[in-house]
Amino acid sequence: MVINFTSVSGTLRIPSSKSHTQRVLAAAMLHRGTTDIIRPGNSEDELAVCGIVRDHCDLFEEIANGWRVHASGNHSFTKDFFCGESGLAARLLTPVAALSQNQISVTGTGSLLTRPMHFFNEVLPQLGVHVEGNDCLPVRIKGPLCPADITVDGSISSQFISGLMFAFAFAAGNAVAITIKNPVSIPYLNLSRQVLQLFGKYIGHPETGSYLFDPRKNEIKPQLRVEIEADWSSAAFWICAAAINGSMQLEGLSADSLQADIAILKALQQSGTPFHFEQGNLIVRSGERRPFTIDLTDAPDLFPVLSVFAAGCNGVSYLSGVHRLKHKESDRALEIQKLLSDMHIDCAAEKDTLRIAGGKTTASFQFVPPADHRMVMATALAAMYHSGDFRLHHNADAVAKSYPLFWEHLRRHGN
Ligand SMILES: O=C(O)C1=C[C@@H](OP(=O)(O)O)[C@@H](O)[C@H](O)C1
Ligand SMILES: C=C(OP(=O)(O)O)C(=O)O
Repeated sequence: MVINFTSVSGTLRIPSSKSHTQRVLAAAMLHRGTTDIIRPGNSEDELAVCGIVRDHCDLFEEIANGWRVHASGNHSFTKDFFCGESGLAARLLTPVAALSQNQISVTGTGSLLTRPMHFFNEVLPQLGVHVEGNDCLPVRIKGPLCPADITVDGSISSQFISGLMFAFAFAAGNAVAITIKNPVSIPYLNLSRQVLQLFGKYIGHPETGSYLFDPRKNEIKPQLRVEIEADWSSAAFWICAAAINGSMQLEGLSADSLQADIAILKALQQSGTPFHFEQGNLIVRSGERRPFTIDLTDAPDLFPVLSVFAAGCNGVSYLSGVHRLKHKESDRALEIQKLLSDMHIDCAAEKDTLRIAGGKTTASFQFVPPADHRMVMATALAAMYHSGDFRLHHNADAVAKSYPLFWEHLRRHGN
């Protein structure tokens, strides 16, 4: 594929959030009642969860602008399930599937087969679940999971905790608490809590790293209509592209979203990039390109595109939280450094911080990203600095994991 653009412009409706769609689908499957899901996303990760929900709800219908899920609230997973390459699908739905007493096998494909899953081996047996597997997928479980007060390590991924939260919220029984040591990606936990609350679940949150579940305080919500938010993670590409050169009007983004990647606005502010919200749209245009310092421990998906933006800023930027990148679809810390070094940018990981001395990007470079959607999009962003045609030899299709229309949107808005 040939990529050739130096600026971006126009008005673009940002695709729906996969983190939001996947959570709402899971809750709709577990909930007793009917849920209309409006504007769900259609990335591979969302379709993976959708396939599992179709297999386990009572009735799944396509409706105008979305999906309708009818479910009886019996939580009985009866079938083995396949998560595609979605980390969230595996880590959210395995504890949920363990609510049933059936033996269920969980598997996936590609990079998901090497991502850590030892949380299940360590934690689920404490809740009465028999687990077979070697710390990675495939894993076989046999419940029923019985919620109990538990303290867990949250340092590898928040997704396991979201899975426990969903399982605890939909189980019957006494009041119980999850206490998390070293939580990371905390906004994703807040998003899980927000979705569960929408479905009537009581979840107290007295302090960071602690969630209380009390089924007696749950509300019954037989009929729900949930509009899926636009995705701040997909928007991040357009925000960085406009900050580098051009201007974009991005539709659908909520200024008070709980999504982690809204944190990109902090980098924009520091970099002297003008942006504002106007009638529900985010308007961004290129500005001073000052270097910035940001902690991405809680918003790791911003690393690839923000690193490429930092490469074009005039000075040294510091992005911390590098340890969060090791277990994604690729080792993103390594891949970002390879990309920037191919661009002749001085970049080094110092302890947990990526130090990027931006400003002098070379006009010609080559880089072959791994089959990792966020690294492919970051490479497309880097192509803005490349003079003439940049050839992407492999892995263009990887964007479908989160953003199937990415190349079509780039053809439309890249100049
Ligand atoms: O819960 C979610 O929707 C996600 C949580 C994050 O993972 P970690 O908690 O592993 O950082 C993020 O990187 C991933 O893309 C989506
Ligand atoms: C890491 C990601 O997703 P997941 O963990 O759900 O596979 C991502 O979208 O960048």
